[in-house]
Amino acid sequence: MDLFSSDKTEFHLPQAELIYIPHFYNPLEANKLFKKLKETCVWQQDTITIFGKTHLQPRLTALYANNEKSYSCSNITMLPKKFTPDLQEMKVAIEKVAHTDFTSVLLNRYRSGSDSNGWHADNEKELGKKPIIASLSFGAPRYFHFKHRTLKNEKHKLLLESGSLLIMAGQMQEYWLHQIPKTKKEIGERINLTFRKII
Ligand SMILES: O=C(O)CCC(=O)C(=O)O
Ligand SMILES: [Fe+2]
Repeated sequence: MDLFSSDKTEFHLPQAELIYIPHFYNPLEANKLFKKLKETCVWQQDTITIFGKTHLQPRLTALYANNEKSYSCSNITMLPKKFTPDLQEMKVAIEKVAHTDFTSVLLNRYRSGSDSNGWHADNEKELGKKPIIASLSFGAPRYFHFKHRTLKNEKHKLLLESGSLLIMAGQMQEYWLHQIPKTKKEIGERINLTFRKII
């Protein structure tokens, strides 16, 4: 890795560990991976039921894993496909900087500024206590909002650029919520990958 790609910011937050590496992949690599993922992943759009009303999820998703365990989040149960060689290569590279191993990757594809991901924490039981989640972004930059559940002054945002890696660790999923809000800006597509250990 060159000096440029090892640039990183560690955020000092109460009850969370958050590290941002803006250039985990350089723009050329990021662009190539974005196109490949968009074309080769098996994308689905699930329906969600909120207060008895059924809606299409405001984004496309895909799940890959090295086991057969299903994963349930936002009332949707997803069955994984086997890791592709590209996803496996990214997983190995990220495991080295995150100092952990992952079993699964959940992909979210935001087709435009009107696709989004509402306030939530990745606190499903099968992720265990203090999960380490590594979030890789490609394509249009989008704001990642995060706020503490009880400390009302702790509300922040971070622009996730193409090729960047964000590592969430410590008690972040217990004490904080995060979201990708909609934007009215005319922006292109974005693909995000969250590497997780599902046990
Ligand atoms: O798209 C992102 O950056 C976040 C995705 C996310 O929070 C999730 O999949 O749980
Ligand atoms: Fe999340």
